[in-house]
Amino acid sequence: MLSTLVELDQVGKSFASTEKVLEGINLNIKHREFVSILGESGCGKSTLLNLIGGFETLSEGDLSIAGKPVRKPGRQAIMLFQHYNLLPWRTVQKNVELGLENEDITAAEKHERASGYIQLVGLEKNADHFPSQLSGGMQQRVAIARALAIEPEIILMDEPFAALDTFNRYYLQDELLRIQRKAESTIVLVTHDIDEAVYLSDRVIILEPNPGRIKRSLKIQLPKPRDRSHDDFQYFRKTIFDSFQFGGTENEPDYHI
Ligand SMILES: Nc1ncnc2c1ncn2[C@@H]1O[C@H](COP(=O)(O)OP(=O)(O)OP(=O)(O)O)[C@@H](O)[C@H]1O
Repeated sequence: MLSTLVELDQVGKSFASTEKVLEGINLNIKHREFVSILGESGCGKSTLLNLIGGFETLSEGDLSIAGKPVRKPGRQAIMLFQHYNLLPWRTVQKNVELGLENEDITAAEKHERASGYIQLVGLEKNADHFPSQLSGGMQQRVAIARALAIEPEIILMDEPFAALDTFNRYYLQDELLRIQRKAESTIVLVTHDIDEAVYLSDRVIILEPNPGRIKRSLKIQLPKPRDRSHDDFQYFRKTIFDSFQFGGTENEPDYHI
């Protein structure tokens, strides 16, 4: 039985300039769980991720990671974006070491730890390359290695593969599952892609808007790696799609929201 890592209890968020963005969010995330958050644009997905990361402050409720209240950004949670935010003048090795700058370890230890994670994401042959010499998918793997090197409790991902073409996206989804298994990471992913959510997640959280609340929490107990063409996979895709209640169209849905 996996233990709870992240606990959100009646979490709410308002910005000075807006109505309530999130209300009454109750969510527990377990160690090594892969949770995706889906919901229409503006329903508060990124805000929820930012709260978990400590980048925004709570307006209501409680939020803790590993039993400690989250009040500011820190090593407990690292955010990965669609834009990789690599420094172009630093090599892969030096970009991964960047996350370790505030750690109280020697230069040799930094190098060693970074090298280990570069190897984990399969880029050991590219350690001396600069970001401009890498494909988008490879750059995202560097960003993943940099996040892993910090050894956070949880990795938060805000549409990390949205800028990639389908082939690279599928490849990186597989890589992410492999890396997650090896590094035993806990991941929360915001995505607009229902297929991606079903492929990767142990649980899918569907938010509804105005204010953002949890509409549905769906466990996906299919073994990984998953077969996108399997009936079980299609069942979950359809269940999620139906919960958005789009309806009213004869067109084949593309399962993006
Ligand atoms: N810093 C902020 N100040 C004021 N309003 C904000 C801020 N951040 C987000 N909002 C508002 O909160 C609401 C939810 O935004 P958020 O980015 O969390 O939604 P989202 O579901 O991630 O949207 P999308 O799918 O389009 O990225 C929006 O109305 C947005 O304008």
